[in-house]
Amino acid sequence: MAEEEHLVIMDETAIRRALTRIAHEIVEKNKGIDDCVIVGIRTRGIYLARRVADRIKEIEGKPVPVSELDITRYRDDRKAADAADVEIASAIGEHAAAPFNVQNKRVILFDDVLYTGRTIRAAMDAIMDCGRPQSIQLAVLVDRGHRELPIRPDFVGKNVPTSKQEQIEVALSEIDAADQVTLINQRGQTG
Ligand SMILES: O=P(O)(O)OC[C@H]1O[C@H](OP(=O)(O)OP(=O)(O)O)[C@H](O)[C@@H]1O
Ligand SMILES: O=c1cc[nH]c(=O)[nH]1
Repeated sequence: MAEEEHLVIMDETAIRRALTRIAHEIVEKNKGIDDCVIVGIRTRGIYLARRVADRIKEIEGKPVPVSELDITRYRDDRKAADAADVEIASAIGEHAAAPFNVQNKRVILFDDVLYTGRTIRAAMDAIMDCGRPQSIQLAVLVDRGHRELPIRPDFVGKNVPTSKQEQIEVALSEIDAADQVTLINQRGQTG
């Protein structure tokens, strides 16, 4: 059986600091948060989006809407016939943005890991099917490279150069044991 090497590259403190920085960068880039909506991509992008929205509320003194997006049916490895069946749901709690509305909004997509870019391509298709946003920006906790599409993030928690054999695993306390980002390598594999 192949042995795996696990290296913790972000702990709870590092994740917290990265999200605080991203919150400030979002406010700065958008000169406030008017017309902004943060859209978290399932699964862990949703929790990151909520956390950043909490930081932004502390910074700006007003809430920014958060919604969540399930792009499963927009993936390019699914049948085209499924594409119309996208699920877009408003988030619960104080960040609720119901109904989901992207028309003329500055949409800030949030995901945990950016790799090939295919998830983000699917998310942009889903957003565009809901209306015409003023802009779409992208925030990710980890950019591990190896893009297969011309997509680049506007806000990055940490750039992690990886080989294709490696994996990035993001754990968040909302659904996992703790906050942690781990680089996983099959021992002996390179490239
Ligand atoms: O840039 P890409 O090549 O599309 O890869 C990045 C995506 O892969 C992971 O999602 P996954 O499909 O594993 O689902 P999960 O978030 O529910 O774990 C991750 O959460 C990103 O959404
Ligand atoms: O390493 C990777 C690649 C895609 N998605 C992840 O969550 N990790």
